[in-house]
Amino acid sequence: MSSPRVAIIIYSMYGHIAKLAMAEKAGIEKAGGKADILQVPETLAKEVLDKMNAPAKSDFPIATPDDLPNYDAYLFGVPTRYGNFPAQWKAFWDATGQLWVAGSLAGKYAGMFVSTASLGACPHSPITGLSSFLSGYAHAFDLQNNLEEVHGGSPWGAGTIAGGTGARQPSELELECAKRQGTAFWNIVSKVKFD
Ligand SMILES: Cc1cc2nc3c(=O)[nH]c(=O)nc-3n(C[C@H](O)[C@H](O)[C@H](O)COP(=O)(O)O)c2cc1C
Repeated sequence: MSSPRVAIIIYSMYGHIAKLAMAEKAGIEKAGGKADILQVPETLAKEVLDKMNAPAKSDFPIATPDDLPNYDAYLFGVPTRYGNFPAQWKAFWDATGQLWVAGSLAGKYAGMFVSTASLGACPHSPITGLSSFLSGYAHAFDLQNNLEEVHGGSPWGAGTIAGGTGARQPSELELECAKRQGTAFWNIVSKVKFD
């Protein structure tokens, strides 16, 4: 089995995430793996960055959407902005439409590390980031976008709508979504080596 190709993809304005990224890479190497560190493009003008007292950027290569399919797994380093992703990070994801529509990143592995000013934002930040990592559409885009009939389910996974009395039963469409989720789930977990 070949070694997984890992990318550590970051945005860092003041360098905290960049430092964590190097520690993440060192940890991967200590465990026998390899990883590339890439950074998403800056979107703020230099004069804005100067006013924000941002130091010069680290010289990690700039990530493009085309880089993503070349890796099997990603660690995303994201500093908090108002409890959420920075716009730089969102701009990067919003440029990945071709990958999204083709489901090119489905089945990849992802982890996240964060930097926040305050203690409370630490767990909140990965949670708000989760929606960008969903790949449910890759397997059931046609079903979930069916507007001809009412149905449950979303990119987070299959779902059914039971109705207020519970009288409604899962529809054929909802059962097919669940079946496809089961197949996709098995295709991933069956590759994992369990002790
Ligand atoms: C516009 C802006 C909004 C921010 N919002 C939050 C926030 O809601 N919660 C928080 O804990 N830190 C917040 N921060 C602090 C950043 O998370 C902090 O600067 C960042 O983690 C440092 O990481 P870096 O050095 O890699 O850029 C904010 C910073 C900026 C510039």
